[in-house]
Amino acid sequence: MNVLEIRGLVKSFTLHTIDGRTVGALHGVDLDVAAGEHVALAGSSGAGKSSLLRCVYRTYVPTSGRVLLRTSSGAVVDLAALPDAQVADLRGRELGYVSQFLRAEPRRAVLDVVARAGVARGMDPDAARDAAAGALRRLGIDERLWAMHTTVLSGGQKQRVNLAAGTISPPRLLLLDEPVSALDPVNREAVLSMIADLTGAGVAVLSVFHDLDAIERLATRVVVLEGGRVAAEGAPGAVLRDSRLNLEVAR
Ligand SMILES: Nc1ncnc2c1ncn2[C@@H]1O[C@H](COP(=O)(O)OP(=O)(O)OP(=O)(O)O)[C@@H](O)[C@H]1O
Repeated sequence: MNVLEIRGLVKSFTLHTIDGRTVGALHGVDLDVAAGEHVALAGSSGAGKSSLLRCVYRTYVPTSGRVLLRTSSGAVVDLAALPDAQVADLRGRELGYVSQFLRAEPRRAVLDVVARAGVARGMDPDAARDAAAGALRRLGIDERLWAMHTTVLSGGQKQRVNLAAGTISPPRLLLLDEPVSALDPVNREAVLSMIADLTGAGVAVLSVFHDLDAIERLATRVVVLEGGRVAAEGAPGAVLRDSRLNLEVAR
């Protein structure tokens, strides 16, 4: 059963500061992600990978097309057309989005940031704190940092706090935009194995990694975007080794 079905997704931007011209990022993308499937987006810089993730999370409002999410209750909602308040509610309950940047209130403690994500997913506050502690421990965030404000963290620590918050309880659909870009090998390994476990537990994952090794290890399918269109898709090994596609995913 598909958790996500994208049909005819178009996203263009009007550049008001540059004579109002329009830039197209996505030109009619169709894409499905099933429960327990990890679909990695590949393609050269500017191909539309991040824009696609942002349209699904609704950071960007799609220009046209449908972004259908089958929620845990079985209902199907079109994220492209949903009012903002309902999108905010779904983000708390069903969607996890982890980018390389931590978006958190600067004066909030690390443990609190992660626990609040759990409460937004419907956990009671005590359970959320326990789950937050477990997630931070698993991702190698030293307990001495838990009471500190997120602003004092290094880039790699922020990235792991972000992951802990995005995955405190398994979301139905996890969106990952370069989640390991700032990590050293040991922490990268911890994050990759956590993502693999989530897929194993039935989470649908749609990701962007600029790291071929991570894609080969984690993805069940690769979708290659070129110029805002799907250029190829298939099993990671076959797609990534196809030199004709001139992939520039490893930069
Ligand atoms: N907020 C925006 N305003 C204007 N144009 C944008 C915006 N976001 C993306 N674009 C344009 O959309 C196109 C696709 O960009 P996008 O960031 O989705 O590509 P990408 O495949 O993720 O690239 P990269 O691998 O370099 O991150 C580019 O031409 C980009 O300039």
